[in-house]
Amino acid sequence: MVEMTQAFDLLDVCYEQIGPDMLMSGSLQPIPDPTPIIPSENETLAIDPTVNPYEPSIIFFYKTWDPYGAFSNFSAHSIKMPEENGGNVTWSSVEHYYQASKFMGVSDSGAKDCIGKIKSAKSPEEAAKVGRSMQRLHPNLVRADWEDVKIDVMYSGLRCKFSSYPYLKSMLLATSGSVLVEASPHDLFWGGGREGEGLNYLGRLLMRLRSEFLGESSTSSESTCLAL
Ligand SMILES: Nc1c(N[C@@H]2O[C@H](COP(=O)(O)O)[C@@H](O)[C@H]2O)[nH]c(=O)[nH]c1=O
Repeated sequence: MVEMTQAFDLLDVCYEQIGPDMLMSGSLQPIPDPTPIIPSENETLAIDPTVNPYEPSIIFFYKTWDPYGAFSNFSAHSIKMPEENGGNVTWSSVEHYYQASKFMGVSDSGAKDCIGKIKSAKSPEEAAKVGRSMQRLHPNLVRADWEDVKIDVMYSGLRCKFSSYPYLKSMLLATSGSVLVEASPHDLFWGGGREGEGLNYLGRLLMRLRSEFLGESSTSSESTCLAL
């Protein structure tokens, strides 16, 4: 006859009569290996088809005080950009530069006033407010090709910003493998929108810049950016 203690390899076996039943207790041997078993990607899908092991991580940024807030155009990183006349101008933030660019190359003193007001704006928020209201109130002062060039303008400002501050470049490179999304709930062009319905052009440009930095040799020139 096989006893229960032989079916289970128990240590420290105890027996206790509980009413008509016999309670048998002890420790199972060997002690199980506590190392977790991580299922492979195929096994994961078989266990739970709703889990996508290939899904990339997403890094959201928006306000400057967020963990990745330095990626925002409103971060207080000045940039020095060349001008058409051969000189150069220091802008207090990418936002200052971007908003002022709306009025560049327009031969109207009103456009030059707009640029001056944006340049002296005390904060990126103020620069955005002035730039947006002037664009709305005086569309004739906005350069005619603005919609065609605004992505390139933004990109040149971003390239300058991330080339000028080594720690920003490192921070951007450290996000490799993640999708970057400007979590603006309102801006469906530069931002990702509330439900991911936005085009996320700012995130896309940062990812493009990240790829370019990764593929770049250390000797590459920063043609549209000047040392601060
Ligand atoms: N980060 C951030 C914003 N997002 C920025 O607004 C800019 C778009 O301006 P416009 O083309 O004139 O509508 C662009 O730089 C985008 O990244 N907007 C905000 O009101 N607050 C903010 O904190």
